[in-house]
Amino acid sequence: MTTMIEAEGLSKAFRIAKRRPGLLGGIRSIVDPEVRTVAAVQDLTLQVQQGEMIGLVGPNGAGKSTTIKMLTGILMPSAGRLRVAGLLPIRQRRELAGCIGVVFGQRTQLWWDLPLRDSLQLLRHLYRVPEQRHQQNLNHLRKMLDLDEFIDTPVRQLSLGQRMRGDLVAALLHEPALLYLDEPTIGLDVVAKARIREFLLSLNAERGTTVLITTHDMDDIETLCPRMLIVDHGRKLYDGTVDAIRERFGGQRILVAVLEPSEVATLAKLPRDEAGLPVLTDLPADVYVQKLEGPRLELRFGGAAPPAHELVAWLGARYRLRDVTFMEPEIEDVIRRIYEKNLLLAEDNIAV
Ligand SMILES: Nc1ncnc2c1ncn2[C@@H]1O[C@H](COP(=O)(O)OP(=O)(O)OP(=O)(O)O)[C@@H](O)[C@H]1O
Repeated sequence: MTTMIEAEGLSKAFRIAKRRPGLLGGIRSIVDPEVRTVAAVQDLTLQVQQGEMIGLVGPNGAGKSTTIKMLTGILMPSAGRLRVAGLLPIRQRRELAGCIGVVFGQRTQLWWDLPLRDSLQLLRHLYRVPEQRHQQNLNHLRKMLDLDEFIDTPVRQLSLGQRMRGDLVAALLHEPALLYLDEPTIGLDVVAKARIREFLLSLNAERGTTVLITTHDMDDIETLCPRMLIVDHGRKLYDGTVDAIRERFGGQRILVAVLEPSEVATLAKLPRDEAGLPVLTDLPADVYVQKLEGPRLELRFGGAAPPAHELVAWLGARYRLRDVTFMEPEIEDVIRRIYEKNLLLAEDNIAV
């Protein structure tokens, strides 16, 4: 298997001149600048194999864009070793440009005043893609992303979702092996988001394109990325599967049982607690009644509760059940808890 990204001890520090307050302070800052160092990325070690889809997640200022800029050869690392598609990003930037595609959700690489078709044609010359290959790629991608209805429209008149589809095609015309996406679904409605995600999944399946996505939208991660990297203050806090992090920090899960209608009367006879919820005696450890609405009973349970199948058996022995489902904690909530409570740092668990 080919390694697409190989970083070891990758770091980037910015030196920022601090401006003193007031006019005199301003003049002094010019003559005698006070410099502060910001460690934007610290000691990042990472390996990404060809064909992986990996999400880069972190709060504002965590170092995601700086990481991507180093991976694309725009920024020179302060320390560490880095290879992307087997190349040294700064030294072999031109060759690297042929292997990577980049899409920034908040910016476009298309020409505002030109119809999308002309922008795509210009990019062919920029990347020096042979005419025939360009046509083949364009035909294929425009079908996948349904560009035909707006390919002759000037870019400035496109909706955000249409422009994003155009930008994706622009980034992929030279068939890069690696695609960086920075907030690819930002500002899009649910339908447009779903369309972009579907496209990326097909692209990855068809071409084996490696995709690295930075996003604040956890649905992007859940839909697209089996692997997730969490960074904060420039440091890697977690590198692993989305499922594993949910399992570890997800907190409580919910069992939703729909009882047979005849059981509603039985439940109605039970004593109630101060929140008005039925008091079920002999509830297993770490299991709580969360809600009762008609025949729908929700039980909340934590890590110390019996396994899910035992819980269902316990409930089934007491009530006639029509249906049982489990609700997983939203990954969005899990990540928020991790940031708020510094859970990963508290565990001192800098994952591999
Ligand atoms: N060119 C620069 N000069 C000085 N400091 C910078 C520069 N670029 C980034 N930084 C600082 O480096 C840190 C990491 O910034 P970066 O843009 O990589 O974060 P991010 O995770 O992409 O944030 P966001 O989610 O807001 O885009 C921040 O403290 C930022 O202020």
